[in-house]
Amino acid sequence: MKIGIGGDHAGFAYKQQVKQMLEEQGHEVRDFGPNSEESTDYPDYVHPLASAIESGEFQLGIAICGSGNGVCMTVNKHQNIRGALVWNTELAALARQHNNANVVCIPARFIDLDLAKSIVNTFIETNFEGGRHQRRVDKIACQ
Ligand SMILES: O=C(CO)[C@H](O)[C@H](O)[C@H](O)COP(=O)(O)O
Repeated sequence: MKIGIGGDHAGFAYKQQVKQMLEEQGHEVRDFGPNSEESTDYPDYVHPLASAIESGEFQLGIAICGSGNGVCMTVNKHQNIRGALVWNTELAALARQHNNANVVCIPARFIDLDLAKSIVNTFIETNFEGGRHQRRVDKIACQ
């Protein structure tokens, strides 16, 4: 799968670990940054990530900051992005099954790394259920 990943300084360490895990699994991963733990601004990295998913270049995205809120607000400014703030694996599965989320937003300062990895794995392995959920997802976009 082609996956984009990005965030900010607070998510940097988790981003590096998640990227390595995904590459070891054989996924094609593009890192939209940042490239260090130096204090930075998540929209600078996460808007390009969202645009690349909207364009179809990447199938799914992973956005990691301290609380997950900043990156989630940013990606959801994009018309065809459905970003979900997720802090356990059940929510990761539901975000895919019911909401067809295409970006998972992870709060690095509030969950441990193993859980973050499990969330990512659940997110990318779970399919949208369609049906009644498709009707609802279709109604999310502003007319
Ligand atoms: O944007 C956020 C909050 O919604 C993220 O959690 C950031 O990572 C956080 O605000 C960064 O905070 P810092 O004090 O500048 O490290």
